[in-house]
This record gives sequence, structure tokens and C-alpha cells, in this order.
Amino acid sequence: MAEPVASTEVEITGGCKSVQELALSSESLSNSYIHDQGGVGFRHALDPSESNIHIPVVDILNLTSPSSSQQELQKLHSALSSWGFFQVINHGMTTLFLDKVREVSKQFFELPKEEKLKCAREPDGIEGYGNDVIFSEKQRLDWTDRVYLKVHPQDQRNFNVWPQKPNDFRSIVLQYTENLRQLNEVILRAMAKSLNLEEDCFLKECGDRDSMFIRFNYYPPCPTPDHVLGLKPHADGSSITFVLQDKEVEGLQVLKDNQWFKVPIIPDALVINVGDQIEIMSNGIFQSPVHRVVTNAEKERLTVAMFCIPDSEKEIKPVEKLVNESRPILYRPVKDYVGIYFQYYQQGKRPIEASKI
Ligand SMILES: O=C(O)CCC(=O)C(=O)O
Ligand SMILES: [Fe+2]
Repeated sequence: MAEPVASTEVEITGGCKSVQELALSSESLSNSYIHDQGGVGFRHALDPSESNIHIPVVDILNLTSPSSSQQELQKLHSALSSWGFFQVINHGMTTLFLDKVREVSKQFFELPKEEKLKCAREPDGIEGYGNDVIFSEKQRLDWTDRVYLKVHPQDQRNFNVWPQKPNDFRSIVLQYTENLRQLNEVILRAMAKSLNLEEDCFLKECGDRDSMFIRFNYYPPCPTPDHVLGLKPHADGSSITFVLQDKEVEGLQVLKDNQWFKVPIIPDALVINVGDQIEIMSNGIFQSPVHRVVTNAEKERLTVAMFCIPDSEKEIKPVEKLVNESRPILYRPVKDYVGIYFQYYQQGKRPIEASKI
């Protein structure tokens, strides 16, 4: 999720090692990465296919076709109220294009350090190449390096911090952003319809100056995967998040009824999850799920997350039609939710708790 300005930071530029370098070094791992609850079983999660519980797959063609949309809307509604997670297929992007998105990310992380540092995050900035922002000594660090960029609105793109290499990085990211912008609109409309709201209800609630941030996550192999996490348990502060998973290496897990489930790889599908701001707007009908990323000792894993963020000037609150006697209002109105998000996250707390009545 979006990263606010921090007082102290692990800066790759400041002599600290990237996770990619730590993975290759023979030094023993700093305690900051080690979780107290680690040990055998730490990474365990149920495989939905084996447990007969499935993370729903929504077909965009069915969702938008008059003959099948009702059934697909119901599937979407049930996915969002039970899991807060689903995968979409038939979203219009080809295998070739999605492979390109994965490829430019992989090529960037394979560049020599000096080249990657050309777009290193500034000490007081949030965009660029870097690893965890440190808020406190107690904080557990995530086993990941990232490139984080604001890709929308157009006039807020800061190309100075965008990778210059590979050469097609910029054009691929811009095309991907455009595609996900359209898909975001389709999904937000469908979500509203599935709740019998005006189709553009959530789009309006997100405001005219909504934004999008992309995050390229690189998780190197980890020498002690039973003690370290790629990403700590968290829920996203977005309206919704899209994740393009690695094609071969699993790692994403979602918490449901106090049980971790693996999010299976469907190569051309996009994973979508509800973020806290839609949980608030839907008055808790749609769930912003807690999820985490586990590491493994053998293989690197690369993913691309896109966070859709409502206008920070706009007050986010439960939609009136979803508040009634049987479902009283559950959340206070909030503004600039992302502003408070990261500090809570790094302390291992859920920011949505601050907004619950
Ligand atoms: O890398 C993944 O699979 C998930 C990424 C994620 O949850 C995030 O970036 O917030
Ligand atoms: Fe996430």
C-alpha cells in the first residue's frame, strides 16, 4: 500500500543492503526479519482445491453480458462478502501482454545495482526503488524489494523516479495502467449493481481525483522461510487492489475464518481484493481481507500490485442506502485514509479499527 513519509528509513542508497543482496550474502540474517511465531508450520495454509473451498473466479465476459450477468453478479457478491478476494478471467489482456508486464519487472530487478539506484526512493519520498520504511525498532521487516510509482492521474506521474531501463518499461506500465483503469470501472460498477445500488455509486464515492499506484514486488529466495515473511499479514488501504501473480511460484495467502488459504495461480487471471475503503463504503458487507506473502528457500517470486485509491480530499463513509435498522452504521467518515495507513501497518495494527464505531 501507499507509503507515507517516514522519519527514519532503511535506504538502499544509505549503505543498507537490498533484500536481493541479503539473499546472496553469507552474513546471518538480522533479527529484524525474524518473526517470533516462526518455526515448523509457520507458512502452512490450506490449498483451496484440496479442502473443497474455492476462491471464486469471476468471468468478465459473463459479468457484462445481458444473459449471464445476474448469475455472475451473485457470484461476485458472494465472493466479496465471504472472501473479499476473487480472480478475474476474460479481462481482455492477452497472455503475451501480461508476460510483458512480468518481464519488464524481472528485467529491472536483474539490472546492476548502480542502474537500479538511479530510481532509488528519496529519503523523504514515497516513490521509487527501495525496501521497507522503518518506523520502529520492534518492526519486523518484509523480505521484499519494490518499485513503487504513482501512475494516475497523468499530471502526477513523476518520470524522474521511473526506471529508464528496460527501454519498454514506461510504455508497458502506461498501457497496463490504462487497461486496469478500465477494468476498475467495470468492477466498481458491478460491485454497486450486486448491492442494488446505482451503478456509478462507488465510482462517485471515489471522486474525480482518484489515484493509482503500482508496486513491483520482488521476493528473493529466503534462507529461513519458516521464520520470515515476504509481506506481513495486512489488509490493503485501497478501494480495490489488482495483483498479477508470478506465473509459477505461489506465496500469497488469505485469512478466512482464522485459517490461512493459498491463493492459487491461474496464469492469465488477475487477483482482485477489496481494500479497507470499499469495506467502509459498503458498511462492512464487503470484506477487506487480511492476507500475507510467505517466502521459500529455492525460488524468487515477482508480482505486480496496482492499488486504486479514492480522492484523498473526499470523505469516505458508508453509502446511505446500506445503512438501516438491521444494519446500523459501522464506520466513521474518514479522509485521506492512506495517510494514516502505513504507520498502522508497520506497527502490525489494522487501520480500519480506527474507523470502526
Ligand atoms: O505479492 C503478492 O502476492 C501480494 C502483494 C500484496 O498483498 C500487496 O502488495 O499489498
Ligand atoms: Fe496487499
